[in-house]
Amino acid sequence: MEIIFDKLIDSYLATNVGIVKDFLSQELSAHLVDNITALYAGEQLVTAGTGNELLINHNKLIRSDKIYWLDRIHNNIYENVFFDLMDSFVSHLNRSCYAGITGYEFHYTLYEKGSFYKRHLDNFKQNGNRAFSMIMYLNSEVDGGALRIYQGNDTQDISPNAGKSVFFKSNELEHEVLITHLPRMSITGWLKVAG
Ligand SMILES: O=C(O)CCC(=O)C(=O)O
Ligand SMILES: [Fe+2]
Repeated sequence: MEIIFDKLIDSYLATNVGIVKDFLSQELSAHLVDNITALYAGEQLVTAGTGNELLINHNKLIRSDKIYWLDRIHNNIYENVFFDLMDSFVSHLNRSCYAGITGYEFHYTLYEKGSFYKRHLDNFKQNGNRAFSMIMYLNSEVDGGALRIYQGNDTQDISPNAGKSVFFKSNELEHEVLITHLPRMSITGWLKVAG
């Protein structure tokens, strides 16, 4: 895995957007899709907010995805394989880049057909300790739903294919999720620094 971790970190250092294929195996991606599918069927996924929950800003004009937070307490074998992988990635990142990551949070994300997330920045005032954003895509079939990243006048569209991971600084890069024409599944999360 160290080679894949380094690929992700090197592409981040070179372009501000780390991208690597095969961060998750196709097998693990498929099991995580099964988990999301079961949670969806059991109506466990909740409408995502947009930062300031005090305003109960469930604004469907900004984002229309559904989420469920991962937790080791669920004792789900595949969720725990994912957390083990993240633990090794975080120690690798801290060792090789002195990143000072002390925690993380991840949720499953489902964008139903026709869903999107308008241009935004991940690090908002209530979440000042989100240092890096990281997304793991799970779809074996993709139609739309690209992650569009804005850097200056440039835009970059990243197709959300199973196994791929994207990694960028949470307070730097604005991005959006373009409308998806198929259900789009992922794990989305943040690596956090203390404070
Ligand atoms: O799924 C993606 O490609 C990006 C998701 C995102 O921007 C977010 O949840 O903040
Ligand atoms: Fe985001």
